[in-house]
Amino acid sequence: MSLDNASAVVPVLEARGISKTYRQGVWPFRKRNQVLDGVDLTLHRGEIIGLVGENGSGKSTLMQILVGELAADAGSIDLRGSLGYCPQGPIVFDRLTCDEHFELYGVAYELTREERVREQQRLYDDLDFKRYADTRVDRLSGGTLAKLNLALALLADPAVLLLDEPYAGFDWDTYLRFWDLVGRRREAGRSVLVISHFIADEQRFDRVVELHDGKATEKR
Ligand SMILES: Nc1ncnc2c1ncn2[C@@H]1O[C@H](COP(=O)(O)OP(=O)(O)OP(=O)(O)O)[C@@H](O)[C@H]1O
Repeated sequence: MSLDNASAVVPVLEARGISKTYRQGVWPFRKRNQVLDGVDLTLHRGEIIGLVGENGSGKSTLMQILVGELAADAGSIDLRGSLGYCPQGPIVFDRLTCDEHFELYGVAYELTREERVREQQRLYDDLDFKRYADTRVDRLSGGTLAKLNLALALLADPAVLLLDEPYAGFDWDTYLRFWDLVGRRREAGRSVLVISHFIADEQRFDRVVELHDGKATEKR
């Protein structure tokens, strides 16, 4: 087996039998909504996977479970390496600037100042938003806020990157920059799981996993 083939089969994230039921109300009016019913998902090194499914099929729920934000009712998750997460709603502080966010996240990720500044400059260039470095987050447009959200998830160069609809609000140029960036991550052996609603994106993924009736199936 060549090195490339060997690395391609190394799982970096393995989720097995993930189940989740949301419960609302109190007896006798209690409602149950089983969203995930034994979902299996494996992400290999250097693989870009699209997670698709109709509205309400459980994509965000699964991603929140994978990052540990939400507890599953059953199942196991095995993660090898670091994890980056870009949620649908950015986790930012209104009064801080973009630069200040990078500084804060750099400390949280335990990067040295040099490492953080190098990555920060690269991400400003890759996503083309350096001119907003000193702008407070509550004064950014929705698209620029989405760029910052994505950049913060990438700052520590995670082995596995989970993105919940990252390009809602991106203009065409940014959308293409996003896919360039994802392509470079694939080449570097990093893995990305992207929740997507765009049929047109499906050929950009190595594999597409569809959630339906609580189960995950491979689309092609
Ligand atoms: N905190 C919650 N409490 C109760 N029910 C919830 C909660 N979060 C999500 N749900 C329900 O779980 C189901 C799956 O929601 P989820 O957001 O995971 O779907 P999705 O596939 O990401 O949807 P979309 O494509 O619309 O973003 C929906 O029926 C939703 O109403």
